[in-house]
Amino acid sequence: MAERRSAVILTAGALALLVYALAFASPYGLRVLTVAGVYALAAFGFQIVFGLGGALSLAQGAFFGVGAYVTGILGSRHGLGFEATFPLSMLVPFLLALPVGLAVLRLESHYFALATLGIAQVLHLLAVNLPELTGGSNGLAGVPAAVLFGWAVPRGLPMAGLVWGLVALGGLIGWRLARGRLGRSLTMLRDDPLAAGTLGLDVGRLRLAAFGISALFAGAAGALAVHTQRVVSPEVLEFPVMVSILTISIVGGRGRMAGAVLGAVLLLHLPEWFRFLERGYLVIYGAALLLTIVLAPDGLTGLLHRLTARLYGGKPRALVEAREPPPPPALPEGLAVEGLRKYFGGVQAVDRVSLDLRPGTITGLIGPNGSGKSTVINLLSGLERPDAGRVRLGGQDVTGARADRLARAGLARSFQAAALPAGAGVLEAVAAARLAFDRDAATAEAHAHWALDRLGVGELAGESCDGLPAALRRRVELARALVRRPAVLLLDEPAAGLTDGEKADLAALLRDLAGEGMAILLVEHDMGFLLPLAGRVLCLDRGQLIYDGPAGEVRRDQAVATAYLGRAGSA
Ligand SMILES: Nc1ncnc2c1ncn2[C@@H]1O[C@H](COP(=O)(O)OP(=O)(O)OP(=O)(O)O)[C@@H](O)[C@H]1O
Repeated sequence: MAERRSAVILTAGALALLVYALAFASPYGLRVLTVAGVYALAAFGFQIVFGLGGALSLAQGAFFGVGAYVTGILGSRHGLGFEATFPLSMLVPFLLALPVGLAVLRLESHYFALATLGIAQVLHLLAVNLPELTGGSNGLAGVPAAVLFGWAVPRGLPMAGLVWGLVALGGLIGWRLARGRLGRSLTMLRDDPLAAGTLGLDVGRLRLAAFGISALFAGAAGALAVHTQRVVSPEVLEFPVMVSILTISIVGGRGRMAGAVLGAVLLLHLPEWFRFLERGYLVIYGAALLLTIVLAPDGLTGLLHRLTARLYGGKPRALVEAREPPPPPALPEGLAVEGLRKYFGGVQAVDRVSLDLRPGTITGLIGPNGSGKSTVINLLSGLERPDAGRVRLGGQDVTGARADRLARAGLARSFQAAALPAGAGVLEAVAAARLAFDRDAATAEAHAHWALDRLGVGELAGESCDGLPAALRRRVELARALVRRPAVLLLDEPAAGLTDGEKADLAALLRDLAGEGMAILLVEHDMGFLLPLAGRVLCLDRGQLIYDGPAGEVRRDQAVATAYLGRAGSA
């Protein structure tokens, strides 16, 4: 339904462009349209790295410039044809993106943006200062037309046709990437990088893939820009190119390929439409952009999407049948840690903690606020690296392993505040947890239905995560953990905010899961919930284990009473 709607809107848009190009556009108008296509192509890549992946790469303009120079140099100096220069214009920025990405992608967002901006500056300096290669500040003139099957594509309608044909192809590829595993994983990463790792996604590899793909698109756009202008100069490496791509993405709608096209067409045509205002046009142009950003924060295509969804109703429940995911990996030895330590500056958050979680058991972890419970879960799930100690999962040493590796090996966790991506649908959020395991989105969704049904919230599949009451959010988060069929499950205060009835349901579910062989660790403050459920309880105080024994005896322990239970009142 939503797809048919988008297809109708896209076809109408494409037809309007075609009619305009064939019947109304002047030679100058065709040129503007061609440049708009070039920018749309560059923006496709940016939609993937920034729109979906959330990495503000300011290198997109630089990759565009590199693609332009590759075509310019090889075309004008070495007489190579389009069939060689076009793929090379994509390949060179891609090959540049890989080492650069490895070096800068681990930086925090604003440092990453600055580092990528630096790349553009360095390349600009090189373009100006290597005149033998690049023609220096004057650039290179006399770049030949693109030659396709022996035909030199002239400017005007043929060049516009070539560019827009490639825009259609690029848009289709980008759209498929965005809707597939890569796009969904990147969105997950953008919305919640911490949770993405714990769901088994290799954050570094994903970011690098997105950065590389963005460079491919930018290089293709750069090559076409040069065939349109027939010259290449350091201007292609200057900041305005990057600002245009960024504006196109934001105005058109982050992460949407249609947004890149709409944004590019508008951005290139707005100055033309307001040109009659002479000098005042810049003010109007700026105001129009500002207004769009304020009134449609998710871009014009986002706005269009919301409006049509409201007119024609929301998402229907997907027609995918629920399907049970493959069983958990057999980890007969469960999870065992020895002498775990973690310091934060001078604070000893976890001090020589040893524990083991056997298959089929529920273990409680209690202790006063700040005693180190969450840090233990973070260490076990790979979000923190221990300063000392050993962690073994299923008999394998996994000390210091990253969260995504542990997740793929059979470990799942929940967070104190249920971490669900804002704006995502429930089914989508749960299916995201299978992205690292299933080959396609439909299988992931079938498994997500199974997990939601198992938690008794199958009817939520078509809902949005936003606005769900706390208890339902917790269930959806639990479905997200369960859908991976973990062998070890770490839950951080899963009963917080639940009613007595909901707690009883949760307890029954956890008993079932343990009965099926899962090893469960429960961090809880609610003793009425925890003690009847857990076989064994561990109590932390200032990072040290002060109790490790049967749940039934913890209330009688003097050290626990002094440190925690004595103060815990009704607990
Ligand atoms: N990232 C961090 N940087 C610095 N100190 C930290 C960090 N994380 C935890 N700590 C400190 O480590 C100690 C243990 O914190 P932790 O959150 O593990 O306790 P907790 O038992 O889970 O508490 P609560 O019951 O309130 O969730 C606290 O003193 C806390 O301030």
